[in-house]
Amino acid sequence: MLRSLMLAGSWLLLWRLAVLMEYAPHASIWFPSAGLSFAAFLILGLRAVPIVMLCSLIATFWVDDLYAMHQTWTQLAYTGVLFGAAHCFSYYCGAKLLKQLVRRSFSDALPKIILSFLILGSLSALLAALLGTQVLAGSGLIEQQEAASIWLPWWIGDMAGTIVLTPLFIGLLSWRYPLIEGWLGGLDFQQSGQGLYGFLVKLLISSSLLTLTMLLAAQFRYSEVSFAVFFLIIPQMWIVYTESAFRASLSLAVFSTLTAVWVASLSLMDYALVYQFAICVISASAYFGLAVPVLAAHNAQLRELALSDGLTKVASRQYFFERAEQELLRARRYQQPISLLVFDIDHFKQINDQFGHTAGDSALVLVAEAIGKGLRQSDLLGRFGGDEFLLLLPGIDLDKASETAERLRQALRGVKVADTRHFLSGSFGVVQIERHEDFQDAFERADECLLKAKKAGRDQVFSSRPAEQR
Ligand SMILES: Nc1nc2c(ncn2[C@@H]2O[C@H](COP(=O)(O)OP(=O)(O)OP(=O)(O)O)[C@@H](O)[C@H]2O)c(=O)[nH]1
Repeated sequence: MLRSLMLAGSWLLLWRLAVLMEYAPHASIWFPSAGLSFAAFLILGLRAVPIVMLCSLIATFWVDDLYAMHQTWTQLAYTGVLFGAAHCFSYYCGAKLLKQLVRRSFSDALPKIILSFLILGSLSALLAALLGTQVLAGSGLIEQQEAASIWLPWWIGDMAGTIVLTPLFIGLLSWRYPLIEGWLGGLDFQQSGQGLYGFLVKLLISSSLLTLTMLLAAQFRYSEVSFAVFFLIIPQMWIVYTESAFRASLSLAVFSTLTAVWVASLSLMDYALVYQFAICVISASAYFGLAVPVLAAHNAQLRELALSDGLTKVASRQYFFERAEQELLRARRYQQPISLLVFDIDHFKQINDQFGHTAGDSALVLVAEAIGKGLRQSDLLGRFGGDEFLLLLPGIDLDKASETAERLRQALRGVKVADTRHFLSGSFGVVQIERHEDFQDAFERADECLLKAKKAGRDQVFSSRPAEQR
């Protein structure tokens, strides 16, 4: 009940603020209540209808009072219900469609979600403006001719309110209504508590620059000067790329409110359309900008998945082979030796059979950790698959590589299967990659050595000299 009252109170407060900033009857620079209705339908669905209907009814009575129209109570109640129905229908339909689209998308489809939001938000505002003006004309509150002239500024005002403010209201409502589902498409609208001072400084810089451009427009009164407001996309994008989604939408709200306040107080009504378009274009670009950090994080995650083995976190087989080719070229260019180790845990099947696959998995992780500890920065450890690992040693010749393999074989003997008394051992095949040998051939040679080590009783190192040294 308290939440509904707060929602209704905010809707009416924002509506009154918009009326204060009207540049023509029924045409405000931006109409924040439209953004609140859209956000409320997105989050609460049909449950928001009674609240928005009540607000529309009160607003109709208020309009009569503000414009001194002196309609009867029954006439106003009738108009209010029709106006409310038109408003609810327009924004509910848009919100319902958007929600369905968002639910069907994945988080990497964020630009598509933002585009859908911009299109559906604008279309809902258009429908609300067309139906709203017809309701007012039909009930005699305005002339039919007036309806034909005000639907466009009404639409742009509603559109600015919707596309600029809906994300902020989603953020605020999802804080008040925490049980909403996670359908925000990867965007985190929760309020961030970090670096508030830095954010306030950015907000101050952006607001000061806006104030400066508005004062210049008021001073010179050329339409060319009013277009300078479009440059303010730069501080807004700075905030979008460096702050949370919630703060970015808060900054857009401050930007649009301040623009509306300056237009009204500096009597810049002649350029109202320029400012309305600036608000819409800057907000639309900023919301697309919000997708960039989300996409970058998603790409980093995919890259991580492709480069490393999911279980042991060492290089994946594909990445190991790619890097090995590059290292081979580098070693040849600088005439440096390069060696390859292939090793496999002994009787790993028994570990799985005896202690279970989870114990087997954790043994693989322990092996990767134990081997990884004794390596240099330039060495590359990878998992070929199953219990077989690969180790590339740039700058290392066969003798040193065999010594390393021996050291690692002993390190492996100290690894115990978790919660058991079973110690591991491994067999190693070592080769130095020959000058004219390709990586695949070197790998097969190393694998043959490993096989020999297994046949010779396991827990051993077998190596193969380059042909030219034999
Ligand atoms: N727990 C676990 N087991 C795996 C994984 N990948 C493969 N395995 C199992 O590892 C075992 C590998 O066995 P092999 O290498 O063929 O044979 P082994 O028992 O190690 O015997 P040798 O290599 O001859 O000493 C198989 O039983 C596979 O099912 C994994 O990711 N996790």
